[in-house]
Amino acid sequence: MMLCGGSRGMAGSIALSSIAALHTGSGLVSTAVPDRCLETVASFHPCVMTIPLADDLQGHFAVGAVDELASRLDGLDAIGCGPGMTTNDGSMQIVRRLIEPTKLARVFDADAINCLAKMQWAKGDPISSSKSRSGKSRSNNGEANNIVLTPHPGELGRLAGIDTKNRDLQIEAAQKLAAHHHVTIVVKGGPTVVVDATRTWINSTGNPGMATAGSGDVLTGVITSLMGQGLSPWDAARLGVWIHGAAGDRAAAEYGQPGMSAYELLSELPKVIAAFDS
Ligand SMILES: NC(=O)C1=CN([C@@H]2O[C@H](COP(=O)(O)OP(=O)(O)OC[C@H]3O[C@@H](n4cnc5c(N)ncnc54)[C@H](OP(=O)(O)O)[C@@H]3O)[C@@H](O)[C@H]2O)[C@@H](O)CC1
Ligand SMILES: Nc1ncnc2c1ncn2[C@@H]1O[C@H](COP(=O)(O)OP(=O)(O)O)[C@@H](O)[C@H]1O
Ligand SMILES: [Mg+2]
Repeated sequence: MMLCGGSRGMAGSIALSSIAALHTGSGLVSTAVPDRCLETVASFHPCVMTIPLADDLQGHFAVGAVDELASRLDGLDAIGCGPGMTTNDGSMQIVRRLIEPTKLARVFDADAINCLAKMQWAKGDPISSSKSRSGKSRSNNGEANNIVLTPHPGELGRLAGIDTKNRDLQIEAAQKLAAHHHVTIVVKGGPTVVVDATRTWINSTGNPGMATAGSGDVLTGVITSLMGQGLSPWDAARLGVWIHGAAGDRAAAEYGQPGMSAYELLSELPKVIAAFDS
């Protein structure tokens, strides 16, 4: 599986996603980052493999970085995109490429969602009736696309063009968007709600201590990892959110909600999964 994101100053975000994927069953994690961030991202964990993509002087993806990424998508089981990426032109190209119709399992988070918002994707034609790269129309007759979006309320607001703190309205907007594009949407919060075209599910794990920088980046890695292991978007999103919240509850028990950070979630993830077997 692959993760794609990061930039100079936000290298930690995509490192957190990558390590979370390693700790949730993905044996091989490749992380595509702007070249100037490679050593930083690689140095967080020796088992993460890094792929340098073309960057600009600020350490953001360069225009054209998408070509190298696209050349590595064949045979891939899943890709998670967005943490720490910014919404510059190079990132926009990457998101435009990844949102095209394909069977590849994809997770869009953070700046990938902000890129989708910038290109007004929510209002666009449903993915299922878009043209493929060959120009042929690819209707999937309402079948779910292999896509999970993981917005926090601010990102959902940008994406869906709503400006509200009202939770019911946020979920309603996500349900409409999920039905329009046949995707699964994780509406983050306390509690997190997962929706797809026809279903709504409310998570039972997690705590306010998880409102800490990088916590969502960990979730991106977990859900991408589960999709890479063959789970459907709906199952990967629900199981991923549940495991992530349970790791947060373990971290809160050990460190306290004020003191826990997203970093502690990483070491709790395997313990949550190991508990399934005992
Ligand atoms: N270590 C790293 O490298 C890290 C890097 N990171 C990277 O930083 C980049 C910016 O991402 P970001 O989420 O910090 O900023 P942004 O999208 O402007 O959101 C703020 C806006 O959304 C709202 N809002 C947010 N959460 C909300 C909630 N739970 N519930 C309700 N509202 C909420 C909030 O509204 P407010 O509550 O302030 O009214 C505000 O308007 C991105 O690339 C990310 O990946 C991070 O992943 C951290 C670790
Ligand atoms: N009060 C809360 N209860 C449970 N989980 C929460 C609460 N507040 C935030 N979270 C979780 O913390 C994570 C924050 O994600 P996000 O906003 O993307 O953070 P970041 O971008 O800093 O990684 C989400 O999974 C969200 O559901
Ligand atoms: Mg986030």
